[in-house]
Amino acid sequence: MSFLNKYRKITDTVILFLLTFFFCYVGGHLRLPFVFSMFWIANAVIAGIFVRYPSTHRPINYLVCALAMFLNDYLFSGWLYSAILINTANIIFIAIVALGLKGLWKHHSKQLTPKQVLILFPVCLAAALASGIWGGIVSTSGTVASDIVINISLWVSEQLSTGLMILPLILSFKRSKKFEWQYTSVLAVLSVPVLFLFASLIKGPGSIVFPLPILIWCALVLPVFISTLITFLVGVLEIMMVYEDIMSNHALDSYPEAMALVSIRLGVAAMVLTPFMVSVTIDAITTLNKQLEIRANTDFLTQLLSRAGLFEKLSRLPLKNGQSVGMILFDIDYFKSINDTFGHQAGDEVLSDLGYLLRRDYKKKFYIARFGGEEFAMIGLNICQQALYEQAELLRQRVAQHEFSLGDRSLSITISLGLAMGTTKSNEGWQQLITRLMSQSDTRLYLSKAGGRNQTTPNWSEGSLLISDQRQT
Ligand SMILES: Nc1nc2c(ncn2[C@@H]2O[C@H](COP(=O)(O)OP(=O)(O)OP(=O)(O)O)[C@@H](O)[C@H]2O)c(=O)[nH]1
Repeated sequence: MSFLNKYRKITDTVILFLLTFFFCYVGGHLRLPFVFSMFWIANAVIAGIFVRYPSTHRPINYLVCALAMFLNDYLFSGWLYSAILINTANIIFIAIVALGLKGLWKHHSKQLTPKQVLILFPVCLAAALASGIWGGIVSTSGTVASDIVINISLWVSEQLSTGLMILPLILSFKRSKKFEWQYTSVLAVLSVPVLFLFASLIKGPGSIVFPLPILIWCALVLPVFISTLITFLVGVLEIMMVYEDIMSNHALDSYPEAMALVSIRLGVAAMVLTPFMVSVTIDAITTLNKQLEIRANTDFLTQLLSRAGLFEKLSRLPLKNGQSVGMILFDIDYFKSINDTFGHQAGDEVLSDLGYLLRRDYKKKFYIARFGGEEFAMIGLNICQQALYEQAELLRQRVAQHEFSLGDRSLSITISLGLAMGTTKSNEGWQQLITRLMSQSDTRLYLSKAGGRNQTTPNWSEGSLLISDQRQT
């Protein structure tokens, strides 16, 4: 929610006032035959905003939200003194959630963690109990104990279920990463109404958990926010369907039966957290796997591919028969003397700077890897001999002209290169092809070194024939 900007505090306060007023208005119009609302979402929404955008969590905003609640009750229900007492319960809920989750849900982090989800339940329960006990007592007109118990139960169950449905939605909003719809994700979403149809046909107490497997499926294949949104809609629909007698046969509009509504709400509250937990856990595992993969396949110093990373990357590409593949293998000349003269740290800086140069100028045309020490390999696909040679020569000249900065001084280096061209053969995979090209380019690299360094030696003769391929045939 970019409109909640920490530099625009007055605007934020106005927005919070309007949001509170709006959601109280909606809640007020969802009142059951008895005094309570079917869904009172204002508290969870405001608490969620306070947690998600900590700059809005200020005493003045509590006051403004309370004012909006009071004004709504005064205007639409004609309450005055009782509005102050009842809305204190709402502020209690908001305060406990906001303080209980404070600092645990970072605004900028894209990643939610299972620990954050675990803390959500006890905090919501504490907030619902505290606000429900207060709200249940002050909203009971007589002193009949059973009325107070029912009112407290209705209040607690409503706040708990609404809190557990709304808070995940706000807390996961705009955190989703890049996502592409696949047929499994579409199928999962389409299965939700089918399950509802099934539940409305079978009915009975068990029908409330019918959607759970589908919600878990959604949690596995959809981004956290979308899966949470579906869970929220399912939870709301279930409560509505039970209330409207579509899913169960309770007459919920009289007092004793109201406990059935309490039961359904608690059931929904217990159910909605499971898909959220699955979704966040899967998301965290996927992110961790990606990070591990990047670490395993990337050379830390140069930010180029590691040798394993190069094979991994190539192995994902289809290898067509007869495709031409070129390899540039090169090595920094007299690198040991750089380490000996300027220190190992200076050597590292040269390698890192070289990595930057390679990524900047050659990443689009080649797969570039640091093979170890000061040796690098570049693989070009569908490239001809001449282009490979030109690119290698250009690289050699660029490196020779580049000034590698070492603190307040600079240094020039040269590289020696060995080139190999090959065509893919049937029954040969990337592993064999690269190994073949490596051994050929390594021999040429050795020739470049022996020939005086700072030069390029290809594995073909002037007449453009592939020397090694010729030898093999
Ligand atoms: N700073 C630094 N040095 C490294 C790293 N990896 C390998 N080296 C050093 O690179 C040097 C390579 O030395 P040599 O194999 O003798 O090659 P050279 O001095 O470049 O000589 P020629 O290749 O024959 O031109 C060794 O001193 C290694 O310690 C690294 O990650 N950082």
